[in-house]
Amino acid sequence: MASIITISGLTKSYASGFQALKGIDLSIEEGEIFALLGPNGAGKTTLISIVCGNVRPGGGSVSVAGHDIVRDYRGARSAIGLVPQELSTDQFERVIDTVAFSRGLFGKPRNDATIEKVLRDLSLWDKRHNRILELSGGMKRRVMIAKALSHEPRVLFLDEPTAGVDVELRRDMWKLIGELRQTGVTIILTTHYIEEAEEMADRVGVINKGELVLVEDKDALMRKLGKKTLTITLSEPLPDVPGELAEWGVSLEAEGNEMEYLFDTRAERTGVSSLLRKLGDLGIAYKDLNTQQSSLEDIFVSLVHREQAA
Ligand SMILES: Nc1ncnc2c1ncn2[C@@H]1O[C@H](COP(=O)(O)OP(=O)(O)OP(=O)(O)O)[C@@H](O)[C@H]1O
Repeated sequence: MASIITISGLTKSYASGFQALKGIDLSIEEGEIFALLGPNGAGKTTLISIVCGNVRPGGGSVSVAGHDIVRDYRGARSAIGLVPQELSTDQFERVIDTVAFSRGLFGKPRNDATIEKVLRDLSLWDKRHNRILELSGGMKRRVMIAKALSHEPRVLFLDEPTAGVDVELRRDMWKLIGELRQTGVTIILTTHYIEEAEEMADRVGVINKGELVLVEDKDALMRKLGKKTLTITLSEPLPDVPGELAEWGVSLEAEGNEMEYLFDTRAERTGVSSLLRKLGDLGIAYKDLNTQQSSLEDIFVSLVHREQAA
């Protein structure tokens, strides 16, 4: 696949002297959904703002759809749609007008068919004559996306698309973003919600203290770094974990009916077979075994902790 964004050796220090980005190299493939994860203050907004031309880069270079963001700012910017975290639109304006106006800001000629398509894709067509303030929170977010798509960008940035929204709306947004991808637009989203990356992203980047500590295909990441939980359903409940099992660090769940063991799938010895042997030796019978992959959340937490410890 061809890359649509190329970031090389990007650094950024703010006037305070604070180094927010410390040499970022990243290539975004056309058509993918890329999730940028990181704790507060990691540098996500700084990175996005530089790519979108809202913050000046320090060193390094960035090109978007073949346009250098400094030398050919207009070319780069017109390839990008940015959905900011905050709603930033005139509440009294009508949906169709605000979206059509956004297109005009990019110097694109009026195109009613495009605006209609964008509004239909976002299920806003029926609301096109409503004023923004008459819309629900979810619809308002859709309007922000429609504005960002009005000039037919090839890349869509979503900054924390579901920050502070309820679970139902979050699911709605995920579905919508999945549908947008079908239109061929490349999507980059920042999020604090690991679940969001896990649900939607093709690739995940983790940024911490201005450095990209990891960029990986999501599925591979989960396989490679993932841990699994082995749940052993016991034939008889146990009151306590027998001392002989201390080295496995197992725990009892479901009122002593289940034993859980967390193991590293990458380890040469996972400890699973020795644990099962030990259970046999101790005369602890079980009736079922089940393993479950741990989530990206666990991976993320252990990565960031590892970085902090280093
Ligand atoms: N204009 C500025 N001047 C000085 N420091 C800044 C400025 N903007 C951001 N920073 C600092 O740079 C660091 C990265 O901030 P940034 O907003 O990029 O992080 P983030 O990963 O987006 O965080 P969050 O998830 O909280 O939005 C932070 O320590 C922040 O305080």
